[in-house]
Amino acid sequence: MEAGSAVGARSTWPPAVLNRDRDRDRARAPRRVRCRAAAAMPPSVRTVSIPFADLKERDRDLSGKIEEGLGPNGLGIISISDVPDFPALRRTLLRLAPRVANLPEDVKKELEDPDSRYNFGWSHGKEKLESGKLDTFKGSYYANPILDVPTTDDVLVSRYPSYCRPNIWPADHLPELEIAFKALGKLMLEVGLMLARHCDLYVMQHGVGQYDGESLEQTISRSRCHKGRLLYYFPRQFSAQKEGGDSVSSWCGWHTDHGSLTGLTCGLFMKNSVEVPCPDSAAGLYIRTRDNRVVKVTFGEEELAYQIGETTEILSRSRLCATPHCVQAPSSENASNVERSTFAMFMQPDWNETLNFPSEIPYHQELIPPNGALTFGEYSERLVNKYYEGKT
Ligand SMILES: O=C(O)CCC(=O)C(=O)O
Ligand SMILES: [Fe+2]
Repeated sequence: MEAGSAVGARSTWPPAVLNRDRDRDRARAPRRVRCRAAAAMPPSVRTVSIPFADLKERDRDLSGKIEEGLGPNGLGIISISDVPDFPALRRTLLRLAPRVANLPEDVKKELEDPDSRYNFGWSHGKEKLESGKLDTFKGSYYANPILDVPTTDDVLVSRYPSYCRPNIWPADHLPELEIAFKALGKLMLEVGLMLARHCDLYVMQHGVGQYDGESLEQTISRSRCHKGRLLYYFPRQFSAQKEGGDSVSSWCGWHTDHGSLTGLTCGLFMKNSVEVPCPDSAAGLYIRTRDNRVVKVTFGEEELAYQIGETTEILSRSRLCATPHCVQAPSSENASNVERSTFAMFMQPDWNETLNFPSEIPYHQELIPPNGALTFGEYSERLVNKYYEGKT
């Protein structure tokens, strides 16, 4: 898919079935766009960044930065600098991604969980791309870094398998994965809660009354269904599919995260097991802006980024906005054998959380009952039906 063209119709993340591409008019261009010299180079934008020392002050006024990064004219992503312990935890986990992907096939098979629609454990080639073909470009390892067993209630487990089934860990083959995954996931939740507090302050300052019941901070802290995703992007020449190789979404298709808030690390590139700098300045994360342009978004490898999910956009009455995004693979000559690893922490409401939807919402209006109240679990089920079975 070409940069700037309409996004397609499919999605990638959790539940894998729930992200949805959207193409929407946006009001204004993001600030601080730096145009690169060569015409082929995409415009590149740095995320708005908040130092951790400021973020952890609960009552500090960060509304200017929240608005610039996450408000109606922002990119829907913000980064936090100087988070203690983050760089080491990131590197330790991301280096394990190729090791998971290179486990013997029979071991990886045992780490799959079809009953959760591959939303726990190893998942490769199970999601569909914009083209409708199965995604073989990346592999994912999914787990809840906070709770190994979110519930023991069998009714809930069969009703919401993508949230409620237990974690799977490669205890015999890669025991360090569980430790590193949980450590980074917990840190990303803690810092995410701090950011959520400032998002709540901003939304309330901007006139959304009765917001307490839908406080992002409280919703996230009550939830039992957060999900970590360790992503491994295969070197492109090893992918079964060659088509779409040069498009902006050549590594990860266009989608908008569905939940509340997504923590994201800067991708780590490796070649023959050695960490390398990104081999192609065009490779990496792209976002569709409010005014319908596609820009490359960058943040430092020591920074922890957060993206707004669609559920937060709806509940905040669009004071906070989610944006469609995708990942481009490197395409230059020296990019052969280059692989990319990253980690996303999807924070979302509990399956049991009642969401009070506004009477007017930008998407999925048809799923909401007349009184506007629905649990997140029920809402997710309706989304799955909408996308997969055409039912509402
Ligand atoms: O790989 C990345 O940088 C982004 C991944 C992503 O957007 C997702 O998993 O939802
Ligand atoms: Fe995403």
